[in-house]
Formats: sequence, C-alpha cells, structure tokens
Amino acid sequence: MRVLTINCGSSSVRLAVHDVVGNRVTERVRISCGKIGHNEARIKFRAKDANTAENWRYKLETHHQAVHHLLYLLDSEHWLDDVEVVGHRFVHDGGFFSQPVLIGPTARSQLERAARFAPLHMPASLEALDAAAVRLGKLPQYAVFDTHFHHNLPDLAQDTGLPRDFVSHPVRRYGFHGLSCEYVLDWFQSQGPEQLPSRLIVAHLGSGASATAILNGQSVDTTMGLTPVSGLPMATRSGDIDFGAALYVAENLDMTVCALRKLLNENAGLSGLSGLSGDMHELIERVAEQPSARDAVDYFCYHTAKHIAGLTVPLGGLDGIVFTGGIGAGSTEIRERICQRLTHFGLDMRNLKKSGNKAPHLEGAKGTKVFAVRCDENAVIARHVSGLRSTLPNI
Ligand SMILES: Nc1ncnc2c1ncn2[C@@H]1O[C@H](COP(=O)(O)OP(=O)(O)O)[C@@H](O)[C@H]1O
Ligand SMILES: CC(=O)OP(=O)(O)O
Ligand SMILES: [Mg+2]
Repeated sequence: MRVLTINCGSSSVRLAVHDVVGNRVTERVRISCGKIGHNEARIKFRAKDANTAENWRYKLETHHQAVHHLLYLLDSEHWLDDVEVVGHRFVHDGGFFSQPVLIGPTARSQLERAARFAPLHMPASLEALDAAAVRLGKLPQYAVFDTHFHHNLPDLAQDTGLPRDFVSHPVRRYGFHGLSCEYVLDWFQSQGPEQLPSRLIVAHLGSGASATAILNGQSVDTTMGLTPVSGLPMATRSGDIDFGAALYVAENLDMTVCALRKLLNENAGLSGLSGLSGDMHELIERVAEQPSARDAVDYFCYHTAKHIAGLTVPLGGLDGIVFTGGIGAGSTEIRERICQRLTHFGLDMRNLKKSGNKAPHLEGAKGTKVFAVRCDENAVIARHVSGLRSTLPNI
C-alpha cells in the first residue's frame, strides 16, 4: 500500500510517501520544511531510489503555505500519482479517540473541538487535511495521534491536581510525542532482541520538548499534560511555570485568557527568555556574544535534566536515556550539557556523540546507556495507517 503522511510540528511540516507491505515500511520520498515563520524557511527533499537530496531556502510564513507548497512540489514531480491513502499526525485526540481514526464528518468536527488544546498544531493539521483533499480528491485520510502511546498512563500520572469537582471529560493529563516514542521502541527492536532498556526515558527535544518514562515498553509518565505547553521549556512554549506568577502577570497587564494562552504558547520559552529566537541552533551560535542566549540555553539544559531526574521516580531507577527531536538528535553539545547534570545516575556516555541512528555500542555497558536517535514520526504514521486501514470505522 502506498501511503502519503503529513506531520505538522510546531515549527515544521514533514511529508513522506511510503510503501507498506506487511510490517515493512519503505520510504520512497520525503520533503520537509523547518523554521516556518522565520525569514528563510528551509525545504529539504530526499528521494531514496533516485538517490537525490536537495535543499532550498524559501519564504514560507505559515504552515498553510508550507503544506500547500510541499504538496505542489511532490505532485509536480508525480510522487503522489499512486498514493492510496493519507495519514496525518494529529497531536491531540481531545478525549474522543483511543486509536487512529478514518476521518469522516463526525471525526472532523471532534478534531476541530480538540484544536483548542494544541493551538500550534491542530489548526495546521486541519488545514493539511483540507489541502490534501484538494490535491488528492476523495482518498481516505486518517488521523494518527501523539496521545495514543500514553493512553494507559496510570491514574496517578493522568491526574491534574485540580479539584475533582471541577474536572470532567476531557480534562486529564494526556502526554504527546507518542509517535516519536514508538519510533524509538522500533529502533531498539531493530538493534536486536532484548536491547530495549527496561527503565527508559525518551527526551524528545525539538521545537516542542518532552520527556517520557517508559517501563518495559509502556508509557508510565510524561512531562506534557492536557496540553503540550507543560513540562520542559520549549522554543516558544513556557513549559512548567509557577502558575501564580502567570496569574499575577495576567492580572497586572489586564490580559484576557486568550492573551495569556498566546503568551504561554507563542512568546515564552527560549524565545521569551532570550528575547532573540526560539531556534536552538541560532541561540547556540549566539551564546558567546549574547548573555540572554546563554541564559536561555542554560535554562533549557537545567530544566530538561531536572525533569529527566524526576521521571526516575515512576521508573524506580534508570537504564537508558534516548535523545531525539531536532535538538536531541542534532546537538551533541546540548546532550552533553544535560548529561553533565545527571552523572549521579552513573551514565555510560559511549554513545553520546553518535548522532542519528548510527549503530550504537551496546555490549558491556555499566550503568545507564545514553543514545541519540533521529526519530521518523512519518514512518510510524504509515505503519499505523496501513495496519488499520481495513478495520477502522469511518465516522
Ligand atoms: N544540529 C542542531 N543543533 C542544535 N539545534 C538543532 C540542530 N538541528 C536542529 N536543531 C533545533 O531543533 C529545533 C527543531 O526541532 P524539530 O524536531 O525539527 O522541530 P518540530 O518540533 O517543529 O518538529 C530547532 O530549535 C532547531 O534549531
Ligand atoms: C507535541 C509537540 O510539541 O510537537 P512538536 O515538537 O512537533 O512541536
Ligand atoms: Mg516535531
């Protein structure tokens, strides 16, 4: 089965076409655009069989523009000709879905209702749904959820701390970056039997950032909650903050709830702290000359390490850490700086500098192994969509 997958991240859009036969997922082509909204967004194209890779810089201000442009580029080179089905990453299921769903009118309106919980992602994915319908006609389109992997979090990890009287469906902690966690589990599987660390933390560090505690392959706690604004500091999202401080600021500045939501989602985190940019690469380059860039990077590394240490409580110890996402897979420096704060866990750092899925040292490790894995959420979407295609109801 030939599957087109569309993954709208907070600063990126990634499209890919895969062939899926049984459990085998083979990528034909991928195209992505990062740094959306910056002056120069980056488009990367790679076609596996043709062995071609190209990069362009382009002015793409919004996800809407990016999705349309990437679809156009694929279509004009006939990469979409034999696509049979489309799979989208939707970060939030809104409490409506516990598995991927074929999107009909009811599911679509439920996804629209869930959009308020993830304003940097869900509206973009809904636009991508429409853009694909325009270009590909009536092909079936599926939603695959970031929340799915965390569906069976223990009650203790699902509770929000709000009074029970106030909390009703759909208010609970959901967790995100589940597709990335699934990819990491697949990656361990590919390294050979019994390579999966029993007590594992996946630190997905991209424009959105989270850490998830995985015990024997199951998510047992994670840093994001009802919304993907909580937990680690992010490009433009605050991560965990003193809510009293947020209320004080909102009251003093006479902010509406809507303005507060915008502040915490779009103007906080690395961007708010540095006053320069939410892009980690840019900040690292400016650390020497800009104290605020240094402060933002320090804050990110410190709080990420603190959250990782906190997640050893539900795990009862720590056997492995995987760094993934653009920063986690890309930056040896950030991985090192986080790990320097975790040395009391007895980290085995032999794999720390091995970016992007290179064969790791696995034998003879003493203590907690550290890995960097370049996750591929689109491949996981393609696998889900093809596996469930014949069994899902169209609602
Ligand atoms: N080699 C690298 N070193 C440092 N940061 C990097 C590197 N590669 C990517 N990044 C950062 O990763 C972030 C984007 O992560 P990514 O996972 O691609 O985004 P998204 O969350 O939108 O999917 C940006 O802050 C970017 O600067
Ligand atoms: C859930 C989330 O934050 O996703 P991303 O990292 O792609 O923005
Ligand atoms: Mg992402």
